[in-house]
Amino acid sequence: MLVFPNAKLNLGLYITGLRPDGFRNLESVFVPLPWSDALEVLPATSGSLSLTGIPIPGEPSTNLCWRAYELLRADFDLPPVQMHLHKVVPIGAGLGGGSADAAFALRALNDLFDLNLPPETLEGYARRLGSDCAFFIQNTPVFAHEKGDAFTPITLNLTGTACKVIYPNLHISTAEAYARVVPRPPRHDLRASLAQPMKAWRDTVSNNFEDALTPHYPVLGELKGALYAAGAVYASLSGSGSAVYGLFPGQEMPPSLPAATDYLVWSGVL
Ligand SMILES: C[C@](O)(CO)[C@H](O)COP(=O)(O)OP(=O)(O)OC[C@H]1O[C@@H](n2ccc(N)nc2=O)[C@H](O)[C@@H]1O
Ligand SMILES: Nc1ncnc2c1ncn2[C@@H]1O[C@H](COP(=O)(O)OP(=O)(O)OP(=O)(O)O)[C@@H](O)[C@H]1O
Repeated sequence: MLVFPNAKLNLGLYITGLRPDGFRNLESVFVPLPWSDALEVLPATSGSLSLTGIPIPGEPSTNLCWRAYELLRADFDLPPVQMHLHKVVPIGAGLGGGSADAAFALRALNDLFDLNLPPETLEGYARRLGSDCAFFIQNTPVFAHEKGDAFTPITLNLTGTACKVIYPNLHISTAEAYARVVPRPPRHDLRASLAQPMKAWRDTVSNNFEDALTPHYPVLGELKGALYAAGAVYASLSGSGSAVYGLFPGQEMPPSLPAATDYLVWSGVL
């Protein structure tokens, strides 16, 4: 079975409080971004995970795809599997790439071995692998809250919107990024702000990580400025960075932008 774990973008991200478990409560809107890895899962006589594409730090046994398999194998009688992951989505980018791999592995195993687990049960397994993972089980735009793993449906449709995402070859660890932000209540109600025309978002929709990280990584501010200068109606850091995106509604494709050769760029429509 071949699946294509896609990335996500965060539209607004407010870190609202510290939780008793040491994690933070947040409010954000997650939307799928069609920048994808490729993951193959096959029944086999012995278990293995092979990797190509962007190198992933850590042993294959710690890879989130493999951890997803081990999580299900602890509860179900699964045969060995052969997995192959071709990594395309940059790591430490705030695009949820590793989380998507984990969630798509759960979904693929559920389908391949007829486990018939409903989405709510798969979300429960996904939450155990990371805060971002559960989103990718249903993979539709949602308002996310609590640890970023509790969802409320949202009527936001960005389908067909031209978008450019730039990863400035800078790995920002999620834990490091969280440590730099002081939680506080959001200045604006996120869902009410996103219900306004997109041209208003620049003043009302923000990502708390952006303010905390830009002084340490000025390239983030430079990229956002370049996207606005190129005509973006809204531009922001995604998640905990370092990827920065711009939205260009009404255009067939985003404009081309000069970028350093070691940057990774995705251009397309949502
Ligand atoms: C920044 C976001 O991408 C926004 O969507 C996510 O919150 C990150 O989710 P993730 O990469 O799945 O993060 P996890 O693997 O669950 O946690 C990594 C680390 O980030 C911090 N963390 C994460 C999520 C959260 N709600 N509060 C936190 O404080 C914790 O220090 C944790 O040890
Ligand atoms: N399949 C995978 N893809 C990416 N990273 C993985 C994977 N499996 C395990 N990891 C580990 O997770 C770490 C990346 O997590 P990190 O949260 O920084 O980035 P991310 O997956 O790109 O998502 P985000 O930055 O949006 O949270 C890597 O350092 C790596 O050790």
